[in-house]
Amino acid sequence: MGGRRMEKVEIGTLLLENGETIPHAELAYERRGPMDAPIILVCHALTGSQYTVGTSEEPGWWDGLIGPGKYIDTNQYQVITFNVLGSCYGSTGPQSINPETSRPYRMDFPFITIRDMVHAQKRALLALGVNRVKAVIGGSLGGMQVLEWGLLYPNDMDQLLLFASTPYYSDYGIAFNEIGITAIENDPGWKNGYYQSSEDVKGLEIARMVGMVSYRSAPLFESRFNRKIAEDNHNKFSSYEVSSYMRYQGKKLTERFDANSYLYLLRAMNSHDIGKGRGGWKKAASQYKAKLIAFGFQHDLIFRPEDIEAFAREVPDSEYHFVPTKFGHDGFLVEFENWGHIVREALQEESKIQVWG
Ligand SMILES: CC(=O)SCCNC(=O)CCNC(=O)[C@H](O)C(C)(C)COP(=O)(O)OP(=O)(O)OC[C@H]1O[C@@H](n2cnc3c(N)ncnc32)[C@H](O)[C@@H]1OP(=O)(O)O
Ligand SMILES: N[C@@H](CCO)C(=O)O
Repeated sequence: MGGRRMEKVEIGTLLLENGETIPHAELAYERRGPMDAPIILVCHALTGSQYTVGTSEEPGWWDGLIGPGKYIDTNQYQVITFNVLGSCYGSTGPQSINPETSRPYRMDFPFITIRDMVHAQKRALLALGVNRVKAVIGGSLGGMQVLEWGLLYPNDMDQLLLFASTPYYSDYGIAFNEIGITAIENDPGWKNGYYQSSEDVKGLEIARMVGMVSYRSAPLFESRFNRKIAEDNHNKFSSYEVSSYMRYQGKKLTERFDANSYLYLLRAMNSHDIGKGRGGWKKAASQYKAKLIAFGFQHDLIFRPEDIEAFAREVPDSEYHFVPTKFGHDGFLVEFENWGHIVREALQEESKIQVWG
């Protein structure tokens, strides 16, 4: 994504949920579409970025859904995406300079939560002169932010569009994250966070591999690889196409993502629970004022569709849509032709009727 101009907004000193502060915090962002159009705030997932919409030179990570003439039409809506606090695409995170030491924070960066991310985005929106948006939308970690947006700032939006995300992160999801965290922290190449380059952190490759297993499904892998033997054999024990694919995906992430940010974001995901301090998730669910349009994806192991549906039923004004797919959790990043129209229509109309699909 290197060719794009990076915009940043300063948000001053940020007070975190745990009482610590981040001085001189800033969020990188991208703003696309007409300045006077209704605003859609997009919250990105774990390894995503502010580069949601494509340009003539580079794709965006949600290109299939958002752009000129797309399901979310950037001729009709203005789309704003912030890189989340703690990430590595320009927002304040472990790679940023700690003003106290004049060196990068690395693992001295404070623990951050989904609520901290949302408070930071609220401050950033105000700094950009935006008081209210039409909709907040996101999947996975982005969906966690959507859910907190609707509770922390309930009057700031008409709609919440939630993809592949639940009111609290599942134990099964935390378990996958723990494998990733352990792989990184036990890698001598990680050097307690003082590595030269994430490409030296083999633990990040392993973390991504296990992540990929949890983001996809057995039916997808079987239909795609079917026990095919790989031509570029790594060693006598790793000869399958799926093995080669996993290694490729692991390596590819280390070329674009910071290992310390990955640790902080996994831990932020683990902390997600809308019920914390609000009397449990069901009570919290009853407090939403905006309309919720929720999507669950078939075969999603870590954000189960049935849990998303059960949550949506507790939200006063809500819709739930089940999307059949072999992709599992990553279904919100693909096959837009199957569900993009629901998004387009949801943005066009508001109703108080619960719809279940
Ligand atoms: C939610 C977010 O915010 S994500 C944002 C940041 N992430 C991104 O921008 C990437 C988002 N993209 C993705 O997550 C995926 O590409 C998806 C979900 C959109 C599509 O998934 P898929 O169609 O399964 O493609 P996926 O990326 O998993 O695999 C294709 C890649 O694997 C490679 N590959 C496929 N089979 C093999 C194999 N047997 N051995 C080695 N490599 C292989 C392909 O060459 C391709 O490489 P490339 O990415 O360099 O072009
Ligand atoms: N494909 C997603 C998985 C987590 O939702 C990402 O890389 O962010």
